[in-house]
Amino acid sequence: MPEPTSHTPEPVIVLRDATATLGARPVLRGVDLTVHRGEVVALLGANGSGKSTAVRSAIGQVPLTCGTVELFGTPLRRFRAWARVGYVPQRTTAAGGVPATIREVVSSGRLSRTRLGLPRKADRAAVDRAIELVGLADRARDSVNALSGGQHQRVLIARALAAEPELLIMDEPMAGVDLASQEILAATLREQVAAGTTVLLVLHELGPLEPLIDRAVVLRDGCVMHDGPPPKALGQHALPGHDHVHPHAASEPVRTGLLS
Ligand SMILES: Nc1ncnc2c1ncn2[C@@H]1O[C@H](COP(=O)(O)OP(=O)(O)OP(=O)(O)O)[C@@H](O)[C@H]1O
Repeated sequence: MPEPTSHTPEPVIVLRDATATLGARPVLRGVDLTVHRGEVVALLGANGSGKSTAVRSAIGQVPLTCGTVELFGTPLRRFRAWARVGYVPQRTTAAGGVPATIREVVSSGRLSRTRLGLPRKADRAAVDRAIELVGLADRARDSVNALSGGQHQRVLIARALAAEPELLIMDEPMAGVDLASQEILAATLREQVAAGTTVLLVLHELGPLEPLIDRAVVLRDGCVMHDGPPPKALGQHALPGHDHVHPHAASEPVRTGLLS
């Protein structure tokens, strides 16, 4: 685990002028996004604004037509330290119909750290800990096909955590997740953040994760329209009667015009 630092931390993700086209459609149009070590950054925006594409381009799943990506200070084309990165994709199931147990799926997330493919004691302990963190220790031997959507999501997060990543990228981790699972996920994330993990989250609304978010980047039509304190129009601040002042917020509320 990385150690929290008091001085300006180094950048873990840097997207510069990221431009991507899917089909004939420009989806990212010159996105600049930096996430520093230890930061928790929420990537927000309306449907189709390019959030998933931005995080997928950060890990090389979507090629850029222009611009650059660096992870941990290394240009993406030379980056090989994938064990340092945990990625939870959007809306997938843990098994895809394969009759695997929770433990088997979570163990697959440890492969990037397993020497010669043979799990050692430390690898087994990391897998156990990841399963425990998401509250599924008593179900470890169950088939993932028997899980609810929220439990699937917890398995996918445990799979990402099994490698003990320094950077966690999650695409809408709360989407379609029941309240009990949401609370477990928020607690899991809180623990990771306290240990110094850097987090980039795609979110539709801040919801229960709001207290953890240091900074919000809002996309609209593939462009960054806000980079700073979480917009007041999103998350719990949007609720009627909510008069809490966000600790990171500037004296003036941020007016993004989005979802407000
Ligand atoms: N494989 C693809 N081929 C063509 N267009 C695509 C493809 N994937 C995404 N798009 C389009 O790119 C745009 C951005 O998609 P993206 O998934 O990045 O948005 P998003 O902000 O994550 O949206 P959502 O909140 O709905 O998940 C959308 O208009 C989408 O329809």
